[in-house]
Amino acid sequence: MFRQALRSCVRPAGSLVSLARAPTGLSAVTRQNLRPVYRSVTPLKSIANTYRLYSDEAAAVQEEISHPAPARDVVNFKDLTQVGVHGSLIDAIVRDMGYESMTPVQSKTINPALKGTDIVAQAKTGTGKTIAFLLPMLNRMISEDPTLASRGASRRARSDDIRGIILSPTRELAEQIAVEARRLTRNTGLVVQSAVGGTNKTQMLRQTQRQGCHLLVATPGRLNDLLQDTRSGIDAPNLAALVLDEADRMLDVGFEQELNQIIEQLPDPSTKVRQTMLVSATIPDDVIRLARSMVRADDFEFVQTIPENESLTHDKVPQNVVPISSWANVFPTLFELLDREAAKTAENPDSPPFKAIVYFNTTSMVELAGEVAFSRKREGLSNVSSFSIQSKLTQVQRSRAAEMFRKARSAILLSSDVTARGMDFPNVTHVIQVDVPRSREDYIHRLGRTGRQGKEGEGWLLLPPQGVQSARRMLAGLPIKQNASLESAEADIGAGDLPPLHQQFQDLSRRVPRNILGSAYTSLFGASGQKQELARDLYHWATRGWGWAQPPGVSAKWAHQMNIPASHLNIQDRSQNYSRDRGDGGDRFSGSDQDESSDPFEAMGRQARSDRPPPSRGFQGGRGYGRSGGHSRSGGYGRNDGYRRDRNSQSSSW
Ligand SMILES: Nc1ncnc2c1ncn2[C@@H]1O[C@H](COP(=O)(O)OP(=O)(O)OP(=O)(O)O)[C@@H](O)[C@H]1O
Repeated sequence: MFRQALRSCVRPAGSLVSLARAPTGLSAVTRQNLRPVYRSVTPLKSIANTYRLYSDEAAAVQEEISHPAPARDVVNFKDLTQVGVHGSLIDAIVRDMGYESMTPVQSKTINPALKGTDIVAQAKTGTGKTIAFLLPMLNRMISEDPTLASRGASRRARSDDIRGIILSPTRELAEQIAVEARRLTRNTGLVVQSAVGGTNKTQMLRQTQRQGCHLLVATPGRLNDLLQDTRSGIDAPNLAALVLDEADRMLDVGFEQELNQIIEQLPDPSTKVRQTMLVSATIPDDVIRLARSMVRADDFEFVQTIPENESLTHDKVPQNVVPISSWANVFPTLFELLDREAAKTAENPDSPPFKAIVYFNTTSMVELAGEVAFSRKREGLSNVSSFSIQSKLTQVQRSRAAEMFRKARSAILLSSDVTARGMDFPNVTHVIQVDVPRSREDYIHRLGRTGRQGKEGEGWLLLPPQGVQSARRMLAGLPIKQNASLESAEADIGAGDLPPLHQQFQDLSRRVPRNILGSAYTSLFGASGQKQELARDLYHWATRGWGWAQPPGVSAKWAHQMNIPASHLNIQDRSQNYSRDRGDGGDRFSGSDQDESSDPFEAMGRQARSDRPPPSRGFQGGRGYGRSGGHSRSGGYGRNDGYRRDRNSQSSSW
């Protein structure tokens, strides 16, 4: 078993690496709160126990004798009383939320986590990871200070005695986790607060100072800011547990540095033992680097719920790819798909109402799509309401849109990647991704907004020509099938009248402010590796698709910086200030891990499911997509550059 590999590890708990700050000594308050939360003592914990048992060692052993751990993992929430979980937490789940049995990731995580073990957990999207980390974390907080279980504790809560911290990469997810945590703690005295960027810091601080805080759910930037601000009154000297949800996303540029700074400001783990849990549906290699620095090498468990050779996506969710011959066809294809699928569900009384999320790579594209979708509904061209979420909106607008989409029976959400991780919008039937996602992980998480809790759903990837090759490479091995059912995808609008949906887009785009179209146009160049072909195709889109005489003006300096040849651009002396839009994704660190045979994290690396095909595998011949447009487009069509079939034999070539 993997944990056995850890026995040989001699690195003491909490002494890990650069992130930990120098020991400061054990305060009286800290000592008082050091009560072990586990019920069984295994030989594995040899080193960790020296930190963990402290003066309560004898009591812990006594406790173990009087509460022998059950031979098998607990799988029903109500049975958690047997392993010492506080009744009020169990009541909240069983009575208030109505959940009886645990999902696999819950039972595999909750059982070891209740013993205090650090956790790195991988499970597919929508399988209940939130409760998997919340429940043991809250129980640990109560076990360390049983007074928190009584409602009166909320009156004594302070902002400088936070016992649990959850970090989330996005604001929406942090708010969602805080809501879930409040549902779980409603019968206790635990006070939950959230701290996210884009909201009024002073107001948040006032509320937290007034109401106190035991569990803080935060985005890394805002938490770092609060901890560094000596006047914030936010502190966590008795921190019992730290969770990183969507752990792999924390490695994005900016987050990692903030994370390091946050860890430096938390109590030294050698003086106040804390439990750390890292959770995600995707564990790319660089998460092992994060785990190495965050979890106790001698006391952690890697919870893997995805069998080897199984795709990280849900089998019940068919995945379709639609190669599109030009950007000029993208919106008409999207309209065709949305209209067709909405009509299908409306005709079938047995199918759930149509509820779709459409992902774009840049905020400007979401903005454009939002304008167009709004006009479509207003003009009576679609009867489905739409909402937009992207980072140019205020946090209040974003939260309101998320809430309205959450509550809607049938609706379309146009979104950037800010909702791709962790968001639990109920009953999403379709996830549509426009253009190549930034990474395979992003594709998987976006797709994971549908097919949650075993429900059905479907995924669609609309690929403009410049993206086909890189998507084939990025998504190889996933069970994606080419779908040729959308006529607009291959429409030739070189000359003559436009097909109806193309004409509709042109009419609607005339109502869109020119700067929005301009920003969308320039934003597409950000990630593309085929800028010359893209410029040519976007020229066609702007002139034929929008009906403009020329594409939006750009400065020569911008074209030079972006490395785009001037042909097919509308170079103007003075920049019209269409700034480059990077969207919400950002780049990723690609740091590699050391290769040590005695490294306990190496085994985690082997067990983490990346579902990528072996690197040695070459292209084995993809299907060509015949040229249909009268305009030029990128190369790549008809080349033998696609994986023939996936590693798991589930998909046909595309
Ligand atoms: N034991 C359970 N039984 C039934 N439903 C559950 C159970 N646990 C959680 N759920 C519900 O399942 C849904 C998905 O849970 P959750 O959002 O925690 O998934 P997740 O694995 O974190 O997803 P993601 O990978 O997208 O972050 C939520 O609506 C949650 O309330």
